[in-house]
Amino acid sequence: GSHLFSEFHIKGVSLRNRIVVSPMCQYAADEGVPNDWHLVHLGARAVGGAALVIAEATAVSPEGRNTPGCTGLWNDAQAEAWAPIARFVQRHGAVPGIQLAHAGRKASANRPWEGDDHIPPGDPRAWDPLGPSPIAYGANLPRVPRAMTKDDILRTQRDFVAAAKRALAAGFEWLELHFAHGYLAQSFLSPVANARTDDYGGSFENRARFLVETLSAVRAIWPEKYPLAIRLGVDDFTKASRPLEESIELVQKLKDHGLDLLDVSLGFNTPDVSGVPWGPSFMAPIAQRIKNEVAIPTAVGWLITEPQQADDIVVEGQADLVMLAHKELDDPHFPYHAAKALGVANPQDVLPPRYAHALKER
Ligand SMILES: CC(=O)[C@H]1CCCN(Cc2ccccc2)C1
Repeated sequence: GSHLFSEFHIKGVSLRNRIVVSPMCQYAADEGVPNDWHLVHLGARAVGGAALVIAEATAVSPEGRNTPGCTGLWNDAQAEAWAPIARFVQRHGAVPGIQLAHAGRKASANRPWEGDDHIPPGDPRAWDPLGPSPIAYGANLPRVPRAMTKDDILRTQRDFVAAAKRALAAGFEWLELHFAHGYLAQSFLSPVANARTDDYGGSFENRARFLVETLSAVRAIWPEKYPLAIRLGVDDFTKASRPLEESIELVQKLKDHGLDLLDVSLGFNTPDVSGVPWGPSFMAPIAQRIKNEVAIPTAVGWLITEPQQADDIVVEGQADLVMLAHKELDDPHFPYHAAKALGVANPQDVLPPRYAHALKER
């Protein structure tokens, strides 16, 4: 059966194994333009043997960035700067992917090591966060967002479509829309963040509308041969959160609108994370439930650090792909080390020939 080092075929794309470099913000861009940092950061992990390397949450508009250092695909100069990065990843055997994002009411913040908090409104680096309603996230991100008008919603959906077209032009072959972590799309779905009284708020259908419309609009222009995924916060693990059942209903609806794979994550719509059942692979059982009930391929991350852990998730059918973030920062050659740990024959062949030859066990 499937295991960590079995291939995975989805739409017109083949992954050499089940190890994915999860999108990780680098906060290293100027005006959203990626640079040598992003080339080396992402390139090294393609060389290290991952099957899919997904570039960080990349904003579809300037105000959609988390911080001033985040990347973008809101203009052609950014798309041109992404092209050599996508090409290098592809040339070294990994599928180049990118996550398109809008941070919503969490936008206009400092980098994590520089405060991880909203930049004060008077600061020239700050901008006005947008959201479904004038309801602040709270804690380190207390600014009250401007409630989006219907025009703001339509513009933002067009921004997602335009950014997806630029991602295609830049050479990306895998697209993930960021519908998780309390950012814009997730906040439309959440009753604690969305108090709208128009057709984007209230009922489940209305709260899901922004997500369904945006996915459908991107699907219409994203080639059928390339996978279109979303990262969705399927639970907040709080009393006020929507139950997992509602999220499963949403995934079914999104599948009907062309979703190819679900990357399972958390909602993070409130600072209260006391109910989150943290632990190794803690989201894997939830991914399995969605995979089975919706019959859709899934990817899952969160606290996956050991080869056996990653292999178990695939062998047990909990998810098709394993998303590694911090572990890939700790060890860009994790796929090679995991191949050795799991007893894969010729583990060095996970790496490019020029490395493999040198590392072949004498
Ligand atoms: C853009 C994104 O999803 C990143 C931003 C940096 C922190 N990442 C991980 C994280 C998610 C939710 C709460 C705390 C930490 C998520």
